[in-house]
Amino acid sequence: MGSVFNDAHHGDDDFDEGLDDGLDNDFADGPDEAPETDDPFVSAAWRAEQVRAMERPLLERGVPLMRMAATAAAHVAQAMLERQPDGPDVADAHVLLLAGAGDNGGDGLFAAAELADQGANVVCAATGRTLHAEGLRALLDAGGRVLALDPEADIPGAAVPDAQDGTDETDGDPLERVMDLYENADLVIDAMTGIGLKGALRGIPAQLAERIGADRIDPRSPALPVSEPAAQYPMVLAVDVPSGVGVDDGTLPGTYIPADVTVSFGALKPCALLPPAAYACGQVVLVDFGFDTSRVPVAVELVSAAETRRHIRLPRLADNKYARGVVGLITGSDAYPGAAVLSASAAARANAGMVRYLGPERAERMVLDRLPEAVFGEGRCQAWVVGSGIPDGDHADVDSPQREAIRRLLEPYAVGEANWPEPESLLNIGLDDLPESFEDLMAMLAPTYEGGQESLPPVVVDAGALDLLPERVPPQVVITPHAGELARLLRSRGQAVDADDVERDPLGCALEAWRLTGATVLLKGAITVVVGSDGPDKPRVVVNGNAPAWLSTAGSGDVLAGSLGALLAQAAADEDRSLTLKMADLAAAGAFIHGLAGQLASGSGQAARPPVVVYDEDRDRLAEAMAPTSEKLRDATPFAPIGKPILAGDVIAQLPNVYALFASMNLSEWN
Ligand SMILES: NC(=O)C1=CN([C@@H]2O[C@H](COP(=O)(O)OP(=O)(O)OC[C@H]3O[C@@H](n4cnc5c(N)ncnc54)[C@H](OP(=O)(O)O)[C@@H]3O)[C@@H](O)[C@H]2O)[C@@H](O)CC1
Ligand SMILES: Nc1ncnc2c1ncn2[C@@H]1O[C@H](COP(=O)(O)OP(=O)(O)O)[C@@H](O)[C@H]1O
Ligand SMILES: [K+]
Repeated sequence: MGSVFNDAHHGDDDFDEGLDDGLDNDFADGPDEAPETDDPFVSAAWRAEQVRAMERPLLERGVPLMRMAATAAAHVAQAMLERQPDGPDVADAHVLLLAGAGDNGGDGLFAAAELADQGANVVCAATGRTLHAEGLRALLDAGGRVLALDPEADIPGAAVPDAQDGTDETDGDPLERVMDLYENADLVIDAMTGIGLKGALRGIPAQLAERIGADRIDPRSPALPVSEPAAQYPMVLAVDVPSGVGVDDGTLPGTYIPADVTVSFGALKPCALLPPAAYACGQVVLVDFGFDTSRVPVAVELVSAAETRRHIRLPRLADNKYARGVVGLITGSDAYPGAAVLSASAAARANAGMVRYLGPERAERMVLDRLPEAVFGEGRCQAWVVGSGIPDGDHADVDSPQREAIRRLLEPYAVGEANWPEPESLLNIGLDDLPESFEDLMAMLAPTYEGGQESLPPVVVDAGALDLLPERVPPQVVITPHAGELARLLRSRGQAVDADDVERDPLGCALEAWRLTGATVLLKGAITVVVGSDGPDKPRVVVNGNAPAWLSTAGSGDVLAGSLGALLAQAAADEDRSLTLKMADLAAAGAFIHGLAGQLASGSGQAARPPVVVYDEDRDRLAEAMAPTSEKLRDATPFAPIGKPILAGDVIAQLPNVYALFASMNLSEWN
């Protein structure tokens, strides 16, 4: 998304100014360059076994994949050294290679041999009992040295540490020796394990990862603009994947070595996209081997600008406000009236034709004050947003009229004959007890029942409404929990998980929630994970990683809920109303829009998941592609590229600018 920044207006207009400033900035002329186009290659990931299946036909044809991988890794290593302002030339660089016994180690050996050929001082620490034989020979021939860490190792040409022999340079604890080398290295190449990793690291690789990893993980360090040169030496280049990360599920099952750059071969693996492993990958450089991916189902997808654009509905010649999509909101409460303003304003500024609000009088007044366009009367909605800013059952009067209204709104979504209310009975349930506006609500819903559950409008179930979700619902129900809320939802369905468990395995927990509820699950975080339905019992996993850390600010989730509601209303307003199989992509597109608004508001080049760089054989072009975002941004923004603090209202004010960016993309591609 670098190109977005080149054109972005990073004005500091606050929310109120944003209400009437319209497009008084350089968006009015449209960006010179549209956001990135679709490239499934950089936005899709496949599991280890799928990658092996894709590489097989090439290996059978004799394509030298390992040599290609190694050369790419060596070029990336050079680019890393060269981009350090005071870094050494390759010829003067000290390189420590950590190599395992498998092909990942083989890649590392050939890559290190290329660096040694150029004069680099290379020491390979062998973590297994053997090394890839040809790779070893190549490194030794190029002048590299090899240190075997395992006393049982059988590696010709390697020095074997011997605690008894005080005269050998390799004496003492071999791990200490590696740590000495580590501390004096300019670059570490991590080739201990690749896609062949089974479970958590054990043995010598685990011990090394514990020492080196602990040295490098500091959650207190600030979130920097993407691809910023490493703050600490040595830099780490991971070969294919950082050793120790859960390749297929994105977990961190044990010790691991976080990388500054990961050079990924053939195709992305899920760990490059999924939290928390993706945070350990740093900048990902993807090497294209020309795999035929067409017949291999994608395991995890990263939502792109181009994909998001497809879900946006531009105003049409014959439109009226209803045709453009009406969003209904049951949000905000006496305890949190601000959430009503934020969610309703976000919906209104995100290309909806109209916003209907239902809530307590005080919140209603506040919505009117800030959003005179909102309506409160009877009528139909193409999408609903419920629960933001409403206390859940543990913290609220369970019989509050709002919770009651949400419960009834959600009732028809309950999957299963027994739960499916007759339209008649639904219109007659205890309406006398409800305020008039809720009677209106029932009337609004009535027409939608005629087409059955399929035709019920999409609904975003957020925050305090999550505990009102029926046991099972159809996919057009999107739940938007953060880790703590997802843990609570899973506990209510008999799973013993807490928020930490969800943060440790976001994909696993989101999948579980999808399996148990049928809802499309949008799990919020620095990287947002969406699981929806891709056919019967078939999940579709889409992630978004464009959000800057500045976006973690109070009310940010309310903004997401409102703007996602507007996106769903646009989609539902189209004639083609079968959204079932599109819901995961729609929800992820909503997160993308939210993240991009956060980027524009904060003027930040930081993102949880930096854009993937496609490897280029041309060394200058590769270096340019890998250049820090701060360099690319320096002339494009009046702010330091790290950005500035923002409020939820600032994000809302940028939503129209996000839509302007999308609207200026190639119009012929609009459907
Ligand atoms: N994609 C592509 O197109 C191409 C892929 N290529 C490359 O091949 C790589 C895959 O190579 P691979 O199959 O040899 O497995 P790999 O990752 O080296 O792991 C095996 C080693 O790890 C060890 N080990 C395992 N689990 C462990 C644990 N828990 N804790 C500790 N150790 C553990 C295991 O030890 P063992 O279990 O045998 O004791 C063995 O030594 C791939 O990632 C890519 O780099 C390119 O060369 C060509 C193109
Ligand atoms: N570190 C982070 N980096 C980027 N985005 C984040 C980060 N942490 C949270 N977010 C995003 O900020 C929003 C927070 O939502 P939520 O937790 O519901 O906050 P609130 O309840 O205050 O509105 C979500 O969209 C989430 O994806
Ligand atoms: K590795």
